[in-house]
Amino acid sequence: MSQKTPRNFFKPLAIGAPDPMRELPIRLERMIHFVPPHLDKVRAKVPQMADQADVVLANLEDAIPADAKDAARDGAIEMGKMIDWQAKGTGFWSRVNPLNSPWFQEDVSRLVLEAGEQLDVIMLPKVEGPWDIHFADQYVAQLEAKAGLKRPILFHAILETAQGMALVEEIALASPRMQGISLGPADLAADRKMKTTRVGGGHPYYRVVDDPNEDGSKRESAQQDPWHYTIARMVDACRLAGINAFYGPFGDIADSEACEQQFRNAFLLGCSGTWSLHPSQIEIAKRVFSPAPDEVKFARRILEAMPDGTGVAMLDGKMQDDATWKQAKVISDLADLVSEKDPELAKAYAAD
Ligand SMILES: CC(=O)SCCNC(=O)CCNC(=O)[C@H](O)C(C)(C)COP(=O)(O)OP(=O)(O)OC[C@H]1O[C@@H](n2cnc3c(N)ncnc32)[C@H](O)[C@@H]1OP(=O)(O)O
Ligand SMILES: CC(=O)C(=O)O
Ligand SMILES: [Mg+2]
Repeated sequence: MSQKTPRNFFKPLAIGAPDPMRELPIRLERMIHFVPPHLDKVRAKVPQMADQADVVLANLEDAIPADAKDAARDGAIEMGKMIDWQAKGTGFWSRVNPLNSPWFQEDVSRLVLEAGEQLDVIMLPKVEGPWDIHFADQYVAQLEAKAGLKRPILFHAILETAQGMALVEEIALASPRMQGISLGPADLAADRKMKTTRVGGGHPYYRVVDDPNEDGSKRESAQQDPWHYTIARMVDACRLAGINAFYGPFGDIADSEACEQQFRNAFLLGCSGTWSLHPSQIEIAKRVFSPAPDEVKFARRILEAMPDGTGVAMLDGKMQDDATWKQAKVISDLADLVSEKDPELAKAYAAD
């Protein structure tokens, strides 16, 4: 047997560590806003970021120079204490350095021991397989026990190696700490030897071409989405495990239109949220990952047409049944969650 028995799966991994969660907390996580915590100027904006974003993340990994790793770690701990995250209802996460780096151990131990009460989620980069989650799981349980934490810290893995991709289901199922998985399109592209220098999004050379025209006129062609397979597979793995899938970074900060389209594709395929690297991407994510008022109103008409969720009904010429009731419930539940945080959208969802 290579897996734990069902009863053991939910036992704490260290004496004195909190019980693992059986159900994930239901939280609005439309965007995970990345903050470089070593920069005093940006760190000073954290309270403002916490007003705007659903999740604020202190990034310790890539994009933080090697000589600023200690300062970033100090800054992350300071961020944890800057506001009462739980009272505010904003998630506080940190992306630590990879398990094979010289920084992982200190990143995790200091975060858990010094900011463990504030920290909701540790984001683990470059996860290769369930063994990475198991190692971090045991280590964090030891630290939680030492810190006397009452609430377990959750894990979020980044899918950014071919091996991680091949084992994505096992990663998603590795521990009750797993909260979700994000696509890491930059590292994944490099590991797969994809020929791109972009961080996410489409590529003008990745396309299909129409058949030749008899008159020799120019053939139509259309760009394709190089991330479709990866995102769809990640969503399936996450939903199999009852956790959440997220798009990752969109690196062309200036191209808000392409960013919005990439986010929307991920939203439609089942992702709960995305990353925002720059303040301008917070608004884009908010717009995309909150359901549109028209969709919410139609979804609620479906729910009203079939109060017990069974049977068949016609709405505007479209057949509705138990399955579309479930689709409608996904949208309506998300709208309820958004409404708790966003009075303007709540009004738009309630308007006739
Ligand atoms: C592949 C991956 O791993 S992706 C994850 C790793 N990468 C990151 O985390 C990058 C995070 N983002 C950033 O570091 C920055 O946004 C950059 C480097 C991309 C661009 O920064 P800048 O060139 O300073 O952007 P810009 O000049 O438009 O910034 C406008 C303002 O927003 C601030 N700002 C920029 N990014 C952020 C941020 N992530 N959070 C809060 N404030 C920010 C700037 O400090 C600036 O403030 P100011 O007007 O008071 O001077
Ligand atoms: C998200 C990330 O780390 C990457 O794209 O490599
Ligand atoms: Mg990466």
